[in-house]
Amino acid sequence: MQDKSTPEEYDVVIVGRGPVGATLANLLGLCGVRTLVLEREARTYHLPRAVHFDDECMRVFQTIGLADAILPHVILSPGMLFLDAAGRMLLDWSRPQTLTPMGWHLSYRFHQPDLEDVLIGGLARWPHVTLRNRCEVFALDQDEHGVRVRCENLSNGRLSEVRAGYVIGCDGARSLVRRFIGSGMDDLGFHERWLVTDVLLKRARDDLGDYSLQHCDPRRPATYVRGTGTRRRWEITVLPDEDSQDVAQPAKVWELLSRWITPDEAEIERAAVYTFHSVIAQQWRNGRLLLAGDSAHQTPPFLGQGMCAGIRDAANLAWKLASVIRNSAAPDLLDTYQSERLPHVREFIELAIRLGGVINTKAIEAGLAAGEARENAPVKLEVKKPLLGPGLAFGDLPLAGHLAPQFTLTDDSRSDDRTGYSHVLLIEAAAALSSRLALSQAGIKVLTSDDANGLGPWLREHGVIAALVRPDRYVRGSARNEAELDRLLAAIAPPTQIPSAHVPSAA
Ligand SMILES: O=C(O)CCc1cccc(O)c1
Repeated sequence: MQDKSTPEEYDVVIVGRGPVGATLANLLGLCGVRTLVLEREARTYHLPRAVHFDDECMRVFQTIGLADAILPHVILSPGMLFLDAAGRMLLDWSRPQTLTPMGWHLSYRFHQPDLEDVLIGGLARWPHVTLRNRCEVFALDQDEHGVRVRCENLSNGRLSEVRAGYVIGCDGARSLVRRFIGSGMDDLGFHERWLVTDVLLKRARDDLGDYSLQHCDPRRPATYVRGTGTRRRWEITVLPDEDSQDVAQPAKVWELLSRWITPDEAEIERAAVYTFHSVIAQQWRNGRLLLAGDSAHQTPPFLGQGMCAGIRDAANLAWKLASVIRNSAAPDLLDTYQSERLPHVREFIELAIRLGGVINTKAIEAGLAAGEARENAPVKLEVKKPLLGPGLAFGDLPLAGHLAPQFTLTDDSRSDDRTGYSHVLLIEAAAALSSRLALSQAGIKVLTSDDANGLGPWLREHGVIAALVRPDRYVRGSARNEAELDRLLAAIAPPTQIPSAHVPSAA
């Protein structure tokens, strides 16, 4: 039965309330954007999927005021070791246990349902954000004014519709929104079946260690990841002649795990065969429809970056959407979302594929081929964060497209907590800034080298007197002198303005 009342209106409808959809909804909540999240499931999916996120994601969770609520649910990851079939270490991807320039640790492990519960709980802080579960979107029709979103209530079969300024598909690999956008997928060539099994330990097994392990055994490559609490994960290659269903049967799972653990020591929480894909949607936006997360890109898991990429999408997109919805930017600002994010995520996916190759072959040979290894010594792996693709960053200026650090302020608070999800100009205290009032009217905050420990040395290290940082913490442009500073500030006029946002504490 169709509900005939006038459709409710929202600025943004998000399809899917997984970690990416829920983070985006929190960011839009922070910006004061009227948001509806539609989710087909009744509640948080209880089984783990993503298990790892990085310092940049934690910084986004800080931005939405939820980092403190998330911290009790995570453990720090010391990193990942690559072992050959005889157990010798080939590649060492240890992570520093100190804070990174983001102000957080480089690597966290977590249980996805715990994270989702915090993110979804956080939505209750925003009166203008609504979550509707058991609601399946089946049609999206856009015109010049907005999108007609039609959905079915899966509890009672009732049909309804709402109007949205924009619809964001955070609806996963089989995205309906992507179908309405009409996007094809670029195939990066990696498609492998792996058995993913999570077990719950019945008693402590400290000998398994805290490092993730890549068993680079060409006969059957496998990954071990220590989860939070008693949860441990193994991912094991499925051989070409094996049937996916047979491999996931408990007897076969225990046979495959027998090198490491037995049924006396643990129970299987879940075992399923997944095909790890490497694909990127060709078109992330069609008018008022956009994609974020797995709907836009899928990666093999070896870097632990799948969900991180989606969280970065949300952070890149939310402030742009808010600016367009508030009419302080033209809709073509939204085109910079794909142009900036796609090359970034592509670089991570390509590295994950190369690592997959290492796991599948022999790491030392790959390391030697890359000229990085000495005979009989493990290769040290360090993963550099890619740059933003072309878009808003002034590409010819130092730092443009890089993440800005988070500084500790002289009152011991953190710079992101002071500046919020806003543009901020980081500037030498001695530099002349004639237009402070104009900046503040434009929603751009100012932090000087007198306010923030380490800011002056950071600017000087890069040969600049100022850097303009966007709400997603990427540097938009910098200035080496006062003439360049005037040019930088003039170039962003009229500035991309979002309302100053106050972060309430977690619900
Ligand atoms: O970096 C880590 O500790 C784990 C990253 C990870 C997660 C899941 C699968 C995988 O191959 C790597």
